[in-house]
Amino acid sequence: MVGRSIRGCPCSVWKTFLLCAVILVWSVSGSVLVLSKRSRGGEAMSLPKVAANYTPLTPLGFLERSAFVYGSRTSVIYGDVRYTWAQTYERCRRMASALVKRGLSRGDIVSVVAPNVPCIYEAHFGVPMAGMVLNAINIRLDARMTAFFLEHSKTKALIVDEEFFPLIDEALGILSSKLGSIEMPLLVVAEEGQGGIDRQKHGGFAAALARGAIEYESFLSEGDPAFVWAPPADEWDSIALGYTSGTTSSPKGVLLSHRGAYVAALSNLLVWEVPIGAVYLWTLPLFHCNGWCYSWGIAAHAGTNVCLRHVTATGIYNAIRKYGVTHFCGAPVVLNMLINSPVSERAPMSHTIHVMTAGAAPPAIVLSKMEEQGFRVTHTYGLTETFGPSTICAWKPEWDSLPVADRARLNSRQGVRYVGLEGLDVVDLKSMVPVPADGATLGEVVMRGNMVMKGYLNNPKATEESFQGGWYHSGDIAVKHPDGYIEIKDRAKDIIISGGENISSLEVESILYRHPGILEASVVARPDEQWGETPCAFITPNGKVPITEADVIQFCRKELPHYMVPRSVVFGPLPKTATGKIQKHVLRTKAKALGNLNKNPRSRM
Ligand SMILES: Nc1ncnc2c1ncn2[C@@H]1O[C@H](COP(=O)(O)OP(=O)(O)OP(=O)(O)O)[C@@H](O)[C@H]1O
Repeated sequence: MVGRSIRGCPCSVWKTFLLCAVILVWSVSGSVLVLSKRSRGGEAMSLPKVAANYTPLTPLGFLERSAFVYGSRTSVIYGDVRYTWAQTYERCRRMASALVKRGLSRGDIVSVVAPNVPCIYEAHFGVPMAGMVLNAINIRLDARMTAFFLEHSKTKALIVDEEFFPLIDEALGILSSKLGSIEMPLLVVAEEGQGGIDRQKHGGFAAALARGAIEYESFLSEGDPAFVWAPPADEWDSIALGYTSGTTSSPKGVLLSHRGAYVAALSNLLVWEVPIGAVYLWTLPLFHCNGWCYSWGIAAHAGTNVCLRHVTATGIYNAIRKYGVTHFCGAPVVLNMLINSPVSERAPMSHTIHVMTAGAAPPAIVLSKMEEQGFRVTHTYGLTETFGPSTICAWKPEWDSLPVADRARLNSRQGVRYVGLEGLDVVDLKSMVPVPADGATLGEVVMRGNMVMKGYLNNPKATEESFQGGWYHSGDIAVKHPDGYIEIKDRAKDIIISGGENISSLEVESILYRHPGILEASVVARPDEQWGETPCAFITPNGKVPITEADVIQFCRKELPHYMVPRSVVFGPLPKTATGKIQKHVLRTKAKALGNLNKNPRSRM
């Protein structure tokens, strides 16, 4: 029937033709649509970002929320000074507003030179709330280096604690004599106010005012307490600039994004299980990597920031007693200071005190002594370039039942990636192939993801080099254990190569720390005609047990293969960076100055 009607009627032919054409067009356009949807990931993936569902990530909103939800809780304590979260929010908005009123613009760098006191905490919010970039400068640098940072960062405003104004004055003097004349940054000076410094000796406050600085509280009062701040236009905008410690080379200016700071701050709370309302003691300098992003993190959980101008064992134990501190961070040098403090000074541990350590490798013995004292130590590892800690030695419940020394040994490893870091590996230095998880093969630690810096300020070469092959290169040498945990063996520059064998200076140091007469130890390479290099130990005795070079060598011989035993020992204080890291490059220079060591070349074997 159908066939006959088609043959018998030309109209039907046309109809059929048209029908076929429609079907063809429909199916082709359909497939195009399907293809294009597939290439975009389908309907489920193609919905756009709109104002209702997308705002640039920034940690600044943590403060606004805590002021709203926990407005009357204590946010900051410094001596007699106490603020609530509502007050801190207001003070930070005032700061942002005052900076804008003084003519600074979006993207300008505002530097802060202060120990852990309220003004530097407030600057972590106030400066970026004005769309500006915070540069917290290390207070232990000399005037020459400080001048370099001010010039390199093109600082437009400088908030300085009165104790450090003499340093700034000198730094600005260096700049103006170097450059002829300089456009003076806006100077704001914060008064100490708590009797924590000898004002006669420092005289910084009066000198700063005489130089035209405005007093910090007056500066805040210029600002609008209801200033309407806006989140960054783009989460990739910079929130902070931070210079590396300069442990191995000249410091580089690391730029950090709002997005990364948000991810790092929340990751920190998660991995360390920081509860709402934690009492956080500022032992870690806020100028060091923005206090590992706890500056912003503590605001997210409306904790209390206890400020500490001078970090001493007495200061820490007093704060524990007085404020019920629950958490603090510190480099191993701070832990060492605590375990070596007189027993009479120590605070009774009525609750668990959580300590996060990073910045250098904590010797296992230090970890076990901290544990014996009742501290719960979480070991993390990271760099200024990764917003501070970005790996954690994640604790396993099955380790609980192990002897204390085994627990400390496991915990002294640098561990696994943070929840906010997308990639972590140890790779061969040349081929970039991941090393086997055998706990022995050395490679470089590489990282990637949202907790990696934007790059170095005005240093495209260093930025490019550090991001080679799609990974951030840490310059740290490590092994990967069968359980996937990484363990740092040395910095690439610190490894000692003796007779073709790699010696991890950290391994030798961890043995030295077990000696009852040693307070601190650091091991570097000393030139040696026969072996190329041999280990040279620099030691600070603790004064409890007499100790000689022969004792040290003898002690190490019992614990280490002979080629790893220090051939020379030097006693004295160790040079450190502001963050308490031992400056091995200074020790290497000293070891080099000792000359070639080759008294008895075969004796080590
Ligand atoms: N838990 C840790 N164990 C061992 N080393 C650590 C640990 N945490 C940090 N480090 C060391 O600290 C380095 C990062 O330090 P930071 O970013 O403060 O500047 P710096 O590296 O000391 O200075 P510079 O890069 O100028 O030499 C790491 O590369 C690593 O060598």
